[in-house]
Formats: sequence, structure tokens, C-alpha cells
Amino acid sequence: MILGAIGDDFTGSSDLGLTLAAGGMQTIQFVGVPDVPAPPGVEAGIVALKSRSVPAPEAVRQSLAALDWLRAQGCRQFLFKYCSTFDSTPEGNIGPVIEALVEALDTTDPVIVCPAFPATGRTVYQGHLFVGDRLLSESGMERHPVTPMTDADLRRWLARQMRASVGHLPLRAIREGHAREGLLNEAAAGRQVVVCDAVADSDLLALGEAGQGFALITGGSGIALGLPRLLAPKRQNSETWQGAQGAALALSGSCSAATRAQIAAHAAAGGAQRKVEVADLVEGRETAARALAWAQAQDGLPLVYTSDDPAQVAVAQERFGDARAASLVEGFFAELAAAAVDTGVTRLIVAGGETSGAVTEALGAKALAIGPMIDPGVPALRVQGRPLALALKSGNFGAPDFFLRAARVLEGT
Ligand SMILES: Nc1ncnc2c1ncn2[C@@H]1O[C@H](COP(=O)(O)OP(=O)(O)O)[C@@H](O)[C@H]1O
Ligand SMILES: O=C(O)[C@@H](O)C(=O)COP(=O)(O)O
Repeated sequence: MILGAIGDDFTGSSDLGLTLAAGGMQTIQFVGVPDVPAPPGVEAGIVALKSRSVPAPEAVRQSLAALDWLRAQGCRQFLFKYCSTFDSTPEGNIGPVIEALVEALDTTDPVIVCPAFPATGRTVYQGHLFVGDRLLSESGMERHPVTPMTDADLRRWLARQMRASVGHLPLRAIREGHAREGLLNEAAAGRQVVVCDAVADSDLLALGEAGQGFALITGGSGIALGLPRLLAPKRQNSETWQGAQGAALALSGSCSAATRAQIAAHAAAGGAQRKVEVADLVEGRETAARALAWAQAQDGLPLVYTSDDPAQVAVAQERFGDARAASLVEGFFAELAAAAVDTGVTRLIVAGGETSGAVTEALGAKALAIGPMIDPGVPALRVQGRPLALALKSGNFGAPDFFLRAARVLEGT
């Protein structure tokens, strides 16, 4: 294996998988740290963790276990993938994980930090992260229930999470062709971890080149854009996508504005929908068995969702506690997904990072092959060794007609 990647959630890992596979690398997304060696021929291995919102010491422990396994597969270059909106808190987990990886790798190479993903509107300029034309801290992400991003200055935000000083590589250095020199200068000045500007794919390609040979690079999936050409230049992605024919089911625990618009579009297109309230789960009015029986009686693409607007989510959290509400919802979707697949569903579309993590783990999937793009950042996936196709959609990604289109792509039509 040439490139070893560690993803801090499942949707983000598939986003990275899409970039690497589209660039021609033989890429596999592993579900957690495997306990067996990687299959032969894999060039890029992504260990998908559910470590974004766990306490920092636990995220560090999981990430180091992933690093150990990737090193045992022969990787010498590593990528840490986090969210393009830099989802984290003042305590972590991005900074602590980077520091732990640097220490374990015993490297003095500069470490690029760049969540930019221009195709989805995330850009970094003067050390600040933008979502479209808004600063991250005015984009809605400042109200995220778990990782409210209240400061768009990535240098300042990351410095709160780290012991060491944070460096900065300005856009001008990249555009004038001095990116590698700038990174090395920052590291020599004691600022090994460097927030890098990037507003276009060409900046990300230049950064990839500037970081050639560095032990660790970190970022959103955009930072991997140039890696296939640099690491596996002669390869073409020869995988042909094999869809899965059979029943489809969509599940959504994502409460983002993008997902809620996709749910509305699915309803407007006549899709069958079942809304589940947290109170229904607490009080036993709704169960996975009931939701499955309902889904089996529907045509087309039935959608079961708990997604709600921020005010309603806040009411449920107030009433039942944040962690309890989340764990009830995730437990419900995990049980429903496993039962649905047991009874013949072969195409599963899941919206939400945490929701996708819970579902994928419950399916007992060990490794996922990367298929074609459904929307930027979201590939079709196939569970290896089983006739089961998945789409794991980040809350913020996807066009309004995502659900129905995903069902078609998963089918291979
Ligand atoms: N109605 C609800 N009330 C409270 N929490 C909810 C509700 N619906 C979903 N959740 C929880 O909110 C979180 C949504 O996160 P996630 O699945 O990562 O979506 P996104 O990718 O949009 O952030 C999950 O932990 C989920 O269990
Ligand atoms: O980089 C991104 O934005 C995505 O790949 C990602 O990490 C998605 O996270 P969720 O929005 O929590 O699904």
C-alpha cells in the first residue's frame, strides 16, 4: 500500500475515497481498524473511524491504532482526513490527533493543514475558512450541535487544540511557486503544523506537490486531489462499477439544511416517507421492526428520517439529553438497517456522518469499494464480498434530488 489514510468519520472517508479512486488509485475504505492484512493490489487504504466527536484521548488512541495497522501494510506516507468545515472543539480532536501522529511518526517534516474543498464551496484564505461567501463562523456551522465552529481563523482555532505554535502558508506563496520553501521555513521556525490557504483546485494541486515526500499531510478530501498523479502516475482506475439490483431504502439522521431540502424534494417527487420523533423511540411507539414493516409495504424508495430543524432538535435534546437522543436515533437506524439488509434490501442510502457510522458498523461491513460519484464528495460504495451497495452522504453535501438519484446510481443505471 502506498498511501495510508485515517478518516475521522465514515462519510468523510468515502469523500476521500472518491478523490483517490477518481484519480486512478486502487482505493479501499476499511470500516474501523482491520484485524487482517489488506488485500493485495490496494494502493490507497482509508481506515474510517468514528472519532470526530469522541473525547480527544479516545480519538488519539483510535488514530494511533489505525496508523500502526497502515504502517504494517507498508505505508510510508499518511493522510489524516477531517471535515472540510474543520469540525472540532477547542479541545480537539484535530490538533491532538495531528500531534500524536507526528510524534508516532517521529517526523520533523512540515504538516499541511488544509480543509479547502472548492467544489463544495470551502476555501481557505488568509488562514480563514469560508463556506461559499461566508466565514465559517457565520455559515451556520457556529450552531452545529456538537462542534460549533465559532471562529473561522483556523490558526487561532487549531492553536487552542495544540501545544506547539501553528504556522501559516499564504496564498501568495502558493501562487508564486514558493509553497515548499514556505512550508519548510515555517517548520524551521518551530511552526511544524502549517495552516495553508487554498481557494482553487490548482492551489490544492500545488500544495500536493509541495508536500511530496512529507510523512503526514492533513485536510479535507481536496488535499488529496494531486496525490494519485504523484504517487501512482501510471495507473488508471480500471474498476467497473457493479450496481446492486433489488430493494432500496433511505435513512436520514442528518439535520442539516441540505439534507432537509433533499427530504422535501423526495416528498415532492412522491417518495414514501416516515418521520420518526425521538419521543416515539423513548416511549416505544416506534421500533425498527415497525419501520421495516412500513418500508416493505412501499414502492420506490421509502425514506425513514428523524431529521428536524434546529429548534425541534433542541427541544428533543433538552427533554432527553443530547447524548441520549443521538444514541437512541443512531441505535434505531443501526437496527433498522441491519434488519432491512437481512430481509433483502440491497441498496441503502444514509444521510449524516454519525448516522452513517452507526449503520455501517451495524451491517458488519469490513471494507468498501469505491464506485462512481453521485454528487461532489459522495461516491457509490459496494460492501466487499456482498451484493450490497451504499451511499453515505455527508449532511452538507448533495443536490436537492440526491436520494432518488443515489438510488439509481447504486443500481448501476
Ligand atoms: N430529531 C433529532 N433530535 C435529536 N438528535 C437527532 C435527531 N435526529 C438526528 N439526531 C442526531 O443528530 C446527529 C446528526 O449527525 P450526523 O448523522 O453526523 O449528521 P450530519 O452529517 O448532518 O452532521 C446524530 O447523532 C443523530 O443521531
Ligand atoms: O469534508 C467534508 O466536508 C466531508 O467529507 C465530511 O467530513 C463530512 O462530514 P459530515 O458532514 O459530518 O457527514
